[in-house]
Amino acid sequence: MYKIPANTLFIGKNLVFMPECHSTNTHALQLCQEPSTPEGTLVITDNQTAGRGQMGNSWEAHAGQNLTFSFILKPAFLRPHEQYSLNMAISLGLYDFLSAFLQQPVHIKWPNDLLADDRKVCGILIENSIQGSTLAHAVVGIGLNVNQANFSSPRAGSLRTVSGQAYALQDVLDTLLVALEQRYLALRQGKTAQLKKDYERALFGLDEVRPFKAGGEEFEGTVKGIDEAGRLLLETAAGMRAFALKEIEFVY
Ligand SMILES: O=C(O)CCCC[C@@H]1SC[C@@H]2NC(=O)N[C@@H]21
Repeated sequence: MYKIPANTLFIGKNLVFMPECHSTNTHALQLCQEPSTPEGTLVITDNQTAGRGQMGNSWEAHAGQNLTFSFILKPAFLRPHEQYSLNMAISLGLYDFLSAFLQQPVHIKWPNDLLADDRKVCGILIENSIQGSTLAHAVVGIGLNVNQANFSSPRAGSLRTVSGQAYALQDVLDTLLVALEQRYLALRQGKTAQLKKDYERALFGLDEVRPFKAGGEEFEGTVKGIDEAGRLLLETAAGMRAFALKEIEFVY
């Protein structure tokens, strides 16, 4: 059970709690079909049985130990080609929250994996619906590992594995939603250039030579930022190259 967050303006003010749910993203997408569903509606569960991740992957979270939720935005001020800027704002909200909460370095592994102690502690799945030339709805799905202690992958972790502490999920949710809302409001106010600057500064591998894989080929590159379409910019032996999602893999 969760309470409506006290310190947000609109995110979570309409809260739908389900003890168990297939996927909070799928449920939120259904709610988007109802014109009366307010912006900020938040769907949260203790036990997600068919969580969906990026690129058709699944998302597993131990029941009752982590935060698993989705909220609905109506970013009609964005054009379809600006979708990447919503990803920047949401990733930065999580980055701000994690940096302040954990008091240690956090990175965004392009496009939106949140790493603390070089382990992925949070995944984001944003699903947009386009109407005409604008984004009518965006469902922002977040899986934040909070108190889970064991992971099958050494690259995955939680707030607990990073800090050694356990947390009240409601407190984490309340603080996180405020950080997310602040960055979303900045986007709504048109502060995209500042968001891009902050996002690029937070990127994992920024200005470091690292191995990557693209089209079956492994090569070294240096993360330099993103381009105007949100593609990853890598400085390579062949010059500056831009990669879209699915075209590039970090090898680490
Ligand atoms: O692959 C990723 O990193 C993204 C994972 C996103 C998981 C969250 S959990 C809440 C929401 N509901 C889903 O089915 N997926 C997202």
